[in-house]
Amino acid sequence: MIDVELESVSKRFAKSGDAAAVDDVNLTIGAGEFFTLLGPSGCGKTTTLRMVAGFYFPSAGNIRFGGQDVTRLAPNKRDTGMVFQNYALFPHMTVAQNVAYGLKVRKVSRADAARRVAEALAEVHLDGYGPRRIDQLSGGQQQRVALARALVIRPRMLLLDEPLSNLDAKLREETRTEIRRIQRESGTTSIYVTHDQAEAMAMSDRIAVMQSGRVQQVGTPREVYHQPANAFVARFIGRSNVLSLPVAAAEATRVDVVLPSGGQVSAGAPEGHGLREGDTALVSARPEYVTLVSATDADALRGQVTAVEFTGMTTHLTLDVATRDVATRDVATRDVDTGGEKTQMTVAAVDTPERIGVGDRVGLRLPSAQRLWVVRP
Ligand SMILES: Nc1ncnc2c1ncn2[C@@H]1O[C@H](COP(=O)(O)OP(=O)(O)OP(=O)(O)O)[C@@H](O)[C@H]1O
Repeated sequence: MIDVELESVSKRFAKSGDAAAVDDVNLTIGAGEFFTLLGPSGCGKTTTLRMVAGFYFPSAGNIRFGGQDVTRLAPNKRDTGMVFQNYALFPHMTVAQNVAYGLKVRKVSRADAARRVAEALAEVHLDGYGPRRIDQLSGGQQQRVALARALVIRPRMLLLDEPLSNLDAKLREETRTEIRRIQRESGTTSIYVTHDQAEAMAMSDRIAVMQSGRVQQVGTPREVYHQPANAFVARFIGRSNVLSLPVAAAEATRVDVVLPSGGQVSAGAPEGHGLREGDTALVSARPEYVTLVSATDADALRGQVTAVEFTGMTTHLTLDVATRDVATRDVATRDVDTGGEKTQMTVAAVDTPERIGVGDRVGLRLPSAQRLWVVRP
């Protein structure tokens, strides 16, 4: 069931000239879904969320909740709970008073309010914290109070704007797990704004990746990771190797590309890709799906290691790789830096041989069509 609908929504600010902060955004969000707006700073995600909340009205387009038009409805008539980056708690009130605030405004009876506040605090694992002052809590606890305050009014929708940005790395991971648990338990439709792709991947049912006010792709974490729509999404979500290679043959959902060695590999492709033999395709391969092979392997790309980073779990190799090399010399003696075109690639491997170091020449085997994907420019 569709809960939230944005139809051709745009927002232009008077001061910012011609550029739209949000440009023709179409989204549908299901009931109970945890939906994330993800993108770099300035891409328009906060503006989009604020239009859903009612703090800004769109310059064009419509917003519907459960089929009902709310495009120009005041924020307090929309029944949404908000959680912000800076908590926005009242520092002079206790935890319980903060959580109870929305109930007081709604004229819920004192006894009912006390019960619901206790329930909400239990839900965010802060039982017994009611009498404490806000400044006696850690950042993570304060953010959980903010979440309890948003949830206690039983909103039809939860809107969260970078709620974890002020927390340190470890607390951020713990709190994101907590937020998702609480959201699952309450079943509240949620829209979450972040610029952190790992957070988006870990938490979301679906993600809308935004750039320059436009939605670049909407999909599950697995879809945006393994089937990025374009080079921006491929590079913004995790690391990716985006290579430019000639097309040997093209079918509806598969494109065969030619390696500099003359060998071919098949890449998965979205329907309607429009590529034909002789075109140049952009293919994306995640670093952990590229494998190291012998430098003399005829079906491999040839690269030279420029950096080695051991991260504990994996070793990241950065390499200069020949991606266009028309030389006809023997593969084994062909040198990466003797002409042709070079592309920087990264490989992440769990068990890279320790002897591999900067300057070494290696072969790189691209993944099969399951994990090699054609992207739009
Ligand atoms: N009130 C405003 N007046 C004028 N321009 C604005 C206003 N709010 C946002 N903008 C502009 O709109 C664009 C989108 O901003 P927005 O805050 O939505 O981006 P964002 O993706 O949330 O970025 P961040 O992660 O930095 O908050 C930016 O270019 C920004 O400068």
